[in-house]
Amino acid sequence: MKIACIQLDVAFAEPEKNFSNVQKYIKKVASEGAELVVLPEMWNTAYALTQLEQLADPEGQRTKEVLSELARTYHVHIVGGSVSTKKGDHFYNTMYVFSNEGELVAEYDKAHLFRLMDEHLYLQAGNQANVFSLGSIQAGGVICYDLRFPEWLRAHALAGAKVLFLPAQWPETRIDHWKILLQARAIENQCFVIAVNRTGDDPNNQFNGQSMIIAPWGKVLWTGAEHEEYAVIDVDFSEVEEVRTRIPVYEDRRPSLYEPLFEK
Ligand SMILES: O=C(O)CCC(=O)C(=O)O
Repeated sequence: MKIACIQLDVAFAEPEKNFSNVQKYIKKVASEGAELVVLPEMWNTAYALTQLEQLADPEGQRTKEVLSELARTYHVHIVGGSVSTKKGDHFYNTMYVFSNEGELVAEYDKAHLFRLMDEHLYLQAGNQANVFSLGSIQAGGVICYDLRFPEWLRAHALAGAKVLFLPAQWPETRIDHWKILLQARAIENQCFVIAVNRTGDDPNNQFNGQSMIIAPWGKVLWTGAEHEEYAVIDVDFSEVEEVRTRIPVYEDRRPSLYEPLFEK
């Protein structure tokens, strides 16, 4: 399957600009044969957390309409990164996933809020996992800081995900953690990891991209540049079964040893 990663330089507190950029890029990657498109985290507003009342997407309505229309028009699956939303009285960091027929197949609110960027002061955490199917692919989707919780990603793999999508706004200062953690999650879960970071800067951080597609054996198939760009990369998902047969980690797990420890 041809996967397009769109590594945007997200404009701070400028949803109009960001929506038009996303539309432009999805049209472009579709014309280059992309079958599935992945966007970065909080691409509508960036981390304009103090302006969410004015800027967050009410009930994700606009995002859902735009992504559904793009998915249908260009016949591409869309893992819509995430956007800031207002649902009821609360703000969330929400991922929407659309099939290539424009159908909403998943909605996920970031489960682990990142205190270093004040998310916990403005956003509510989600309480649901995010496993979904796109065509014949079983996938999971988590967001940025969720990456630091291996048990959360393992739970998605155990629930059937053969590929984990991970949109992010991961700052340059910790980009070495990003690369190592992504590769580790692919190897230990024996799945693809497709992670799309942003580039550019906001008032507090610089972001240097380096989005990654990693195969289940740990091989890095693509690393993004440090500037805004996109790539369309061919991925063979059958590699998951090969690796899981070669080293049968899932059969060799001994959950009865570790699960009682999690309950403490
Ligand atoms: O964990 C990190 O170092 C980065 C996390 C982050 O930037 C986020 O969750 O938005």
